[in-house]
Amino acid sequence: MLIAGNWKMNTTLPNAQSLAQSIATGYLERQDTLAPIDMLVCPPDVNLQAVGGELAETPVALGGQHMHHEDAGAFTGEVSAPMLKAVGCTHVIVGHSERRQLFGLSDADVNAQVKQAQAHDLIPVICVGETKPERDAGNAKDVVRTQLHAALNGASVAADDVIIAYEPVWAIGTGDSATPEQAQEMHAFVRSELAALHSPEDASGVHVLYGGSMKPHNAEALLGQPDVNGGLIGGASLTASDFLTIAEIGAAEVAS
Ligand SMILES: O=C(CO)COP(=O)(O)O
Repeated sequence: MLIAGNWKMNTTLPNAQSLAQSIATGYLERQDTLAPIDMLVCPPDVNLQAVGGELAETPVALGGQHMHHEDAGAFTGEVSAPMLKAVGCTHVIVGHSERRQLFGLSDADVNAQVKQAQAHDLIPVICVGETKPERDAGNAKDVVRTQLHAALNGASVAADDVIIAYEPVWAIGTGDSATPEQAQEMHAFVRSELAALHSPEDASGVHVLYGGSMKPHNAEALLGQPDVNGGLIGGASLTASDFLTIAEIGAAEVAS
C-alpha cells in the first residue's frame, strides 16, 4: 500500500514548509498505525529540498512531478533525474495526464522518461488513464493498454522498479471519482497487461495506484479493492489531515 500526494502547481515555499511540517508531525503521532504502509509526497520542484528537510525524521518519501529524459543540457525550464536525485527524490511522476494534455507529452516521451528514471534509480510513477469520450466510446481499456505498452517498452517491470497510477482523466479534480468497481476492473486489467508484457510474478508485486478525486470519504471503498494498492492524491493531499486520514484508511486496509 502506497499513499502518494501530488501537490501539482500548489504551495509557495512557506506553504510547502508548513504543509510538510504538518504531515511530519501527524505522521509521527500515528507512527505505529502508519508503519505498514509507504507514503510519498511530490511537491513543486522549487520546494523539494525544503520539504525533504521537513520530512527527514519520517519515512515519507520525496518525488518529482515530471522530468526531462536527458541528464543535462539546453532544455530551458526542465529538470533532470540527477537533479531530482541530488535533492533526495526516490520517485518521479511520469506521464501525468496534465503533462500529456497541456504540455504535449507523447507516449514516446513518457517511455524515454521511464527509462531515464530507472537508469538513475528513481522509481517512475507512470500515469495512465482515459478521457470521458474515450470511456463513453468503450475505448478505455484500449487507451490504457496503448499508454502502458508504450511507457514500458524496453523498461523494467520488476515490482521495485515501477509504479503504475490509473488516473481516469474525467475523475481528476472533478470530485467525481471512479466507482470502486470501475477502479478494480481497470486495475485488474492493468495487472493482466503487466503479466502479459513480462511475468505474472512481477505483475503481482507492482503497485497499481488509483488517482482521481480520492478523498477521505471514498478512500475506504477504493483502497479496499483487491487490485488497488494505494492512491495518487491531488487536492486532498494539500490538507495534511485529509492526506493522513487517507493514509490511516490505507493502513487499516493492510491490517484487515
Ligand atoms: O491528478 C491527480 C493526482 O495525480 C488526482 O488529483 P485529484 O485528487 O485532485 O483529483
